[in-house]
Amino acid sequence: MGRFQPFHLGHLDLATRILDECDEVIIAITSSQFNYLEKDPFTAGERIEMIHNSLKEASLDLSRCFVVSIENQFNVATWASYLKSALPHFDKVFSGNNYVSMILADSGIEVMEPMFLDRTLYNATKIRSMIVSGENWKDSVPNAVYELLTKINAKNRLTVISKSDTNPTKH
Ligand SMILES: Nc1ncnc2c1ncn2[C@@H]1O[C@H](COP(=O)(O)OP(=O)(O)OP(=O)(O)O)[C@@H](O)[C@H]1O
Ligand SMILES: NC(=O)c1ccc[n+]([C@@H]2O[C@H](COP(=O)(O)O)[C@@H](O)[C@H]2O)c1
Repeated sequence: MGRFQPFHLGHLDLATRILDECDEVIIAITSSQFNYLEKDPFTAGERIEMIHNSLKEASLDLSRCFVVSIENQFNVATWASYLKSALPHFDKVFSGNNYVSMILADSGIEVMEPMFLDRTLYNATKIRSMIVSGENWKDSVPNAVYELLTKINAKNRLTVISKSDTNPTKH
């Protein structure tokens, strides 16, 4: 699970490795209600499209993959039980986020720490900043993500968000 803002090659590598050892993978897009914000620029629909197209392009078996979106919950302590009702049945969660691991483990959910593919290269914060600065970010994401982000003019969106006075993350 994660925000996937945007989905990058580290995420694709993790999904591929999970499918190697598990029957199915559920890719849960968290913070799905957030968009047009600095840390969350893309809509849930755009993220579903990025992920679906990337899995298809990588020839992963789509009949073993779910892509679902999850809105954040006001009550953090009951988030884990909400996940159980909102997601198809799952046996364990892969997350590299200590806060998430603590909340889920406290509710009895097994959490696995993923093996990170070169995090200095493959991390969404860095990719968002490279899109704005005009550095080469094409090689950090699946081609399907590059095409979608180019089509929706992600560079303009991220640039306008970063300069906007109405950006709530600036207040
Ligand atoms: N390079 C990577 N290799 C493997 N897994 C990764 C990598 N980067 C992130 N993940 C995992 O993917 C999931 C979703 O991560 P997330 O969307 O927060 O990515 P991120 O690149 O860390 O994003 P951001 O920089 O915006 O916080 C998390 O469980 C995280 O541990
Ligand atoms: N109460 C909640 O809805 C709740 C609690 C903990 C984490 N989350 C979300 O889980 C995600 C975890 O972040 P990473 O993308 O770093 O794995 C974030 O989107 C975060 O907002 C939501």
